[in-house]
Amino acid sequence: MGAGAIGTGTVGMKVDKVIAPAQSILPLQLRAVGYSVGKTRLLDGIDLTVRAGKRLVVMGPNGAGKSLLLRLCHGLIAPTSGSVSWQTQDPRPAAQAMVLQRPVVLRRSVRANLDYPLALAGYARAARDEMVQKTLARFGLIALAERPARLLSGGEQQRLALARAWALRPQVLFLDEPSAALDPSATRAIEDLIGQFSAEGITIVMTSHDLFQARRLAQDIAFLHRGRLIEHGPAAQFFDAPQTPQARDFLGGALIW
Ligand SMILES: Nc1ncnc2c1ncn2[C@@H]1O[C@H](COP(=O)(O)OP(=O)(O)OP(=O)(O)O)[C@@H](O)[C@H]1O
Repeated sequence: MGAGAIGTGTVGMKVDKVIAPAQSILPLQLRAVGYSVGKTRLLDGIDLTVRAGKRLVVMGPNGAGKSLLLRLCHGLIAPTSGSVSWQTQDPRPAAQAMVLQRPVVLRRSVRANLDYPLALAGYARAARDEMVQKTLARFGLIALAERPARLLSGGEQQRLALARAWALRPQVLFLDEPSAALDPSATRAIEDLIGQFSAEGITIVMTSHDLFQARRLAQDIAFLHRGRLIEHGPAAQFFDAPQTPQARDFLGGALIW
């Protein structure tokens, strides 16, 4: 299983889950976050607050650091300077999940792909069976339930990855280019799901290099350039009146990296 494909904060718990009223893990605060590999500074001086209930789209040219930023937020990598903190003591709370650009599915049936992380999270068999069935129905996957997940189309695999993340009841979903390799109808289906998650109160933090998609989905924009966060604010403001020359060039199609 790809570590980033699902929320893994509860991996290893063997107890049956008792569902307590969820305490909000948001806002997520990044303070002066930097990330270096060797002497190369890939992210630098990032101050960002992710507030509950918003759809935040992280934009920027290729190599700007969008995926790294999401990985840092989710806890897949640790900052080499600065801090990433949630509203809980837990540095990597379970109520957040990430779906990677190329979804990682297990070499098992669709049903088993949904069941496995719930088992890891400590849910008992009966509860899991019910949750899996509800999730299959919710995501239009009933007809595919017994099919090996690796045989699904790209769009179906992405839908399964989203279903698997959703089944874990996250408060926050990190989505890295969720429709990068999909055709227009599969992209539409994924965007519809993102809109529904948002309407259910799930905070969305996603990357996209697609300006049209960002216009459709974003409430807030974080714009990265060469590892620095140079704009962050309401989407309408970003698109109508970008503050930096880099964002203006990017929106005009002139800034490639
Ligand atoms: N482990 C690593 N070691 C060295 N360089 C890395 C590492 N991970 C990422 N990078 C570099 O950091 C930069 C930012 O990478 P990242 O994947 O976050 O970019 P991105 O904004 O998501 O780009 P794209 O739009 O092309 O997907 C890139 O130049 C990448 O090559």
